[in-house]
Amino acid sequence: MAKAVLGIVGGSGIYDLPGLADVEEVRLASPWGEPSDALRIGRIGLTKVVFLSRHGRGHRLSPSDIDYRANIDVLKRADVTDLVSLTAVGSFREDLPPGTFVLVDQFVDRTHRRESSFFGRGCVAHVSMAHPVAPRLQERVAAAADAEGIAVTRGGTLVCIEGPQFSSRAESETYRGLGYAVIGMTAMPEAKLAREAEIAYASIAMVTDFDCWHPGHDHVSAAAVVAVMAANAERARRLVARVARDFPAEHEPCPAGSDRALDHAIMTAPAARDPALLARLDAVAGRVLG
Ligand SMILES: CSC[C@H]1O[C@H](OP(=O)(O)O)[C@H](O)[C@@H]1O
Ligand SMILES: Nc1ncnc2[nH]cnc12
Repeated sequence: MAKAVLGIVGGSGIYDLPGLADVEEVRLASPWGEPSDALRIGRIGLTKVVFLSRHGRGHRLSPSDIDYRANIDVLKRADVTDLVSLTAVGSFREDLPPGTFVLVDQFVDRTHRRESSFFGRGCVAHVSMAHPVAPRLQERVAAAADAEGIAVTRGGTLVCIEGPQFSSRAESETYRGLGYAVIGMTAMPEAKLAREAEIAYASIAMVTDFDCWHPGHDHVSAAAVVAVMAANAERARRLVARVARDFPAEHEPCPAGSDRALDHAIMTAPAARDPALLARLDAVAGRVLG
C-alpha cells in the first residue's frame, strides 16, 4: 500500500493553512500548464499534507481560468493519495443555511469551457464517475467533524456552473426543482480529474448564501460570500487539521475504486498511442502506463 499523503485544495477565502508544520513552498512544473500557485508541503501530526490555493493567493484566477489539469497533475507529482476540497457554495435548501458544511457526494457538471480530461486523441480513457466521492475519505472528514464538534450534513448534490456570473432566478429555481443541494463553480472538472489521476476525492462544501431563490434573503453577492467565508475559515481549517492529525499512515483502498480508476479504462491499443500524450501522462497515469 502507498504511504498516505493528504492534499487540501483551498477555495474562496482559504488561501493558506496556518497549522502546517515544517512547510516548504514548492513550485512544481506541469506538462499540462500553470498550476494556480506553489504547493505548500508540510505536515500536521505525522501526516504529510500538501496545500494548494485553487484561485491562487490574492484570488487571481476565476473559476474558468483555473488550470484544473495542472493543479491535479502537480498534486499527483507531490504523491497526494487523498484530496479534500474546500469550496464555498450557495444553498437550495432551507435546512442548509449559510454556515452549514455539507459533505456532498454527487456532482452535476454544467461547465462548458474547461478542459475536463487528461485523456483524448492518442490515448482514450473512460473512468467511472458513478461515485465521485471516496466514501472512506468522506467518513474520515465526518469523524473529524464529530471529534471537533463541527456540525456537518452528509450527502447532497453539488451543481457546478461555469460562472463567473452567479445564476439567474430561473436557473436557481430550476436547480432547486431538480433536487440539487448546493451550487458552486469549481468542483468540476476538479473531481473528474482527481478520479482520472486515481486520487481519492472528497469535498467540504461550505454554504455562504441562498443563491437567489429565497424570498426571505438577499440574492448572493461576492461580498456576502467573502463575509461568510471569513466566519467559516477557522472552522474549515480546524476540520482539515483534525482530518490530517487522525489520518492513517497508509492510504486506505477506496471502495469506490478511486485508486484503481484506470484499471481497464484505457481504450487505445498500445501501438496506437501518441507518445507525446503518454509523456504528459507520466504522473497521472504512470501506474498503468508504466
Ligand atoms: C467568491 S464567490 C464565487 C466563487 O466562490 C467559490 O469558489 P471556491 O469553489 O473555490 O470556494 C465558487 O465556486 C466561485 O468560484
Ligand atoms: N450562489 C453561488 N453560486 C455559485 N457559486 C457560489 N459560491 C458561493 N455561492 C455561490
